[in-house]
Amino acid sequence: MSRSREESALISRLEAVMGEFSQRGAGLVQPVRSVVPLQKHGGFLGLMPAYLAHEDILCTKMVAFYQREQGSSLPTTQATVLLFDPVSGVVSAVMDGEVITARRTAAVSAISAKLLMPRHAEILCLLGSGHQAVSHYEVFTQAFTFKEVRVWSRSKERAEEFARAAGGPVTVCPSVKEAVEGADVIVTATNASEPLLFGKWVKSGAHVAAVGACRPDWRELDDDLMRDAVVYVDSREGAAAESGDVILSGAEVFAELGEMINGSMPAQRDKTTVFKSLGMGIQDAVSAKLVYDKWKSQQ
Ligand SMILES: NC(=O)C1=CN([C@@H]2O[C@H](COP(=O)(O)OP(=O)(O)OC[C@H]3O[C@@H](n4cnc5c(N)ncnc54)[C@H](O)[C@@H]3O)[C@@H](O)[C@H]2O)C=CC1
Ligand SMILES: O=C([O-])C1=[NH+]CCC1
Repeated sequence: MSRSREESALISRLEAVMGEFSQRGAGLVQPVRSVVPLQKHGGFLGLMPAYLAHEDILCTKMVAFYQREQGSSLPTTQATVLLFDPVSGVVSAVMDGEVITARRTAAVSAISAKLLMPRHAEILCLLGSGHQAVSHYEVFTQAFTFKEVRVWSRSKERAEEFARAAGGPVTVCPSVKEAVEGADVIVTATNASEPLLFGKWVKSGAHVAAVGACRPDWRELDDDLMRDAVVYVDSREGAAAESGDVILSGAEVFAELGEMINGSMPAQRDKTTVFKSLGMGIQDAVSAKLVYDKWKSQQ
């Protein structure tokens, strides 16, 4: 299967499961991520189990994420995914979760952009130049056509490396402000714990896919942006427990991504929108199953 067909298959599986999740039916079990703080080391270990009864997928991901010192060579996010045979409880596969995490997160953001970005979006802006920025670049430029792609990173060298490695032209911007001004779609994929994207810089009607700041006291977006935008989340319970951008701004969550997908809430494409992504076990479960089924078919 070609990369773009794999990406489309992943996107349609994610759309289906997110839509189903937002109906809160009995066929889908996914508690809010439980997180063990590793205060001594500036890190967290998250446990993300999920059971999808219709497809009989039982899965859990364990993800460790850290706020590293600038210049550290250690990865900030590491994950392992376990798939089980739900009949017996036997583990059927242990998978590295890095690629799964990177690609499913970008694919979910692309679903939000498909529904919420301005109709004739021309400029994509990426804040951050790490793993998520790379996967978002790849998925977004495959799924949509932009006239310009911009990147900002707190390390100019890293941003330049990112631009060199990208499969097409990317403009390196010297500041967040210059990167985001006039952008139609903005992806925030940083390890910041203080706001770096300010509403006053964001074009009216733009769509922001906010991927970082996955702790209740971490921020990427300022209060103005959170309060002025229509806010969508992957899970209301997850956002209420884990999103500093939602909790500390006091912003109202308008809808879940899945509610837009299943038609129970509208996509307010003409307004400035934020999709606050935190990541969900069901996303890992359907992604891991796609990988496993492909591997099985090749045995
Ligand atoms: N929503 C979701 O489903 C997921 C979210 N994440 C989150 O996405 C974010 C990015 O993850 P990765 O790309 O894997 O990390 P990474 O370490 O590969 O890249 C992080 C980027 O953030 C930048 N950065 C670090 N501290 C910063 C600061 N204080 N201000 C501005 N920029 C800063 C780095 O220079 C780098 O460009 C993390 O917060 C991670 O926890 C990760 C996986 C899934
Ligand atoms: O969903 C995920 O894997 C993560 N969300 C925040 C850090 C890792």
